[in-house]
Amino acid sequence: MSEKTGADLKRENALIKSFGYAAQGTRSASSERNFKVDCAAGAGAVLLCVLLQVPLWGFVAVTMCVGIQLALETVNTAIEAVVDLASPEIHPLAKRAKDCAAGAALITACMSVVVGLAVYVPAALKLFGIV
Ligand SMILES: Nc1ncnc2c1ncn2[C@@H]1O[C@H](COP(=O)(O)OP(=O)(O)OP(=O)(O)O)[C@@H](O)[C@H]1O
Repeated sequence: MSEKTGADLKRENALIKSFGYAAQGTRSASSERNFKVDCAAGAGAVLLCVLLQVPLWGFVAVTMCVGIQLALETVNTAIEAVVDLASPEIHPLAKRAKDCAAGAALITACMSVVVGLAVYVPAALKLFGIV
């Protein structure tokens, strides 16, 4: 087996550090109110999957919606920070950027509601013997 060179170790350290920075970013975004609300809603959605005994595809769909929502809230937080840095004063473009970032999170939240209905309603009907 070949020995690792200094350059290899440096690359590995940089990779490990980049994971650390990403974890710091997630921790920072998680202090936002919307992120906390999404976490609570996501935990409730996954619990409902268990209670309603949804099929595996439903569990995967719900988990993906939760992940996409949390990822978008994190991007939204990043955009807000950049806008505040670039334009601390009121500006129509700053408003546009922040509103669009929030709009993106709203779109995925609406998508999550549709996916939730498609997953939970058939599972509930089946569980309660209605169909
Ligand atoms: N520099 C600015 N110029 C113009 N409008 C702004 C500016 N900053 C914020 N706004 C407006 O105020 C709204 C709220 O901005 P804010 O920075 O409080 O974010 P937020 O949506 O409350 O997010 P959060 O609650 O996650 O902090 C924005 O969506 C935008 O419409």
